[in-house]
Amino acid sequence: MSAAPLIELSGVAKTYGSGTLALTGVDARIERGSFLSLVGPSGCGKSTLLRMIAGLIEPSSGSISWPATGNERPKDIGFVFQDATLMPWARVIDNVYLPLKLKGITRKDAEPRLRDALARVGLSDFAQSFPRELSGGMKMRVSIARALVTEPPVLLMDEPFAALDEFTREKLDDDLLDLWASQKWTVIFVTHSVYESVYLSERVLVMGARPGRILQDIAIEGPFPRHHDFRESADFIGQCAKVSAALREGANP
Ligand SMILES: Nc1ncnc2c1ncn2[C@@H]1O[C@H](COP(=O)(O)OP(=O)(O)OP(=O)(O)O)[C@@H](O)[C@H]1O
Repeated sequence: MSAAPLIELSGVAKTYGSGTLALTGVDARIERGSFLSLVGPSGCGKSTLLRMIAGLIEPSSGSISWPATGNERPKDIGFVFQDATLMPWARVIDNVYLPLKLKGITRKDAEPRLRDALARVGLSDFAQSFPRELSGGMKMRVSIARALVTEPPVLLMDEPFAALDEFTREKLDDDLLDLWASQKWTVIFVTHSVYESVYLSERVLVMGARPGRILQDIAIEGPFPRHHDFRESADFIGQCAKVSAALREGANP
């Protein structure tokens, strides 16, 4: 028998107060330590699903359970948004300190963890910089450092690299895969890029619109660590075509 999944979604639906039915009938099992992407047309409920997994909003019906942890949602869930959402008046290291500060940990006690988080995203030399002094990719690295400083077992990422140029995005994708391998996170990654979803993931859930639901659950073949040669392989292109076809099918059922 397979191990209990970390997260189990059963018949999850969400209707907002405005009456919008954002999602319906979502079932999925997400294994501990896996890397899963969600792709789907704008408005199909990807962010809604992430926010429900994070516990920020509740499903209107159905359930989200955590079978592998005695049904306890982990206290620390990392969340990274498309916008780095840094405090402009605070130095990089103080931005990364925020989640620990909110937990009541003193700056002095937090210092080694802050240094470690910055080192893991390659920003040790920029601890004293202000966000305005950083490029878009560096700001996103700060945002990732802030998400990982509490050592969350689960990292939810909502189109984190969408605003970046392709070169920076590919570099951050590679860095994210390295971090995933070393941190043993469970990652749920929302993206509009079929290429990015296939490159990063073990599984891609393809969603359809109106109301949002999961149309296909596609396993991505390809050994880790993945590098640039995977991006150029026929195998990669073939799997991107499969995800694209599933998206098209959802748009024109
Ligand atoms: N707080 C809210 N109140 C009312 N409706 C909302 C709210 N948040 C989202 N919605 C609606 O729910 C649906 C799903 O939105 P959601 O942001 O989850 O989609 P998405 O797939 O993440 O979209 P995108 O790819 O454009 O970011 C949309 O119709 C949206 O307008």
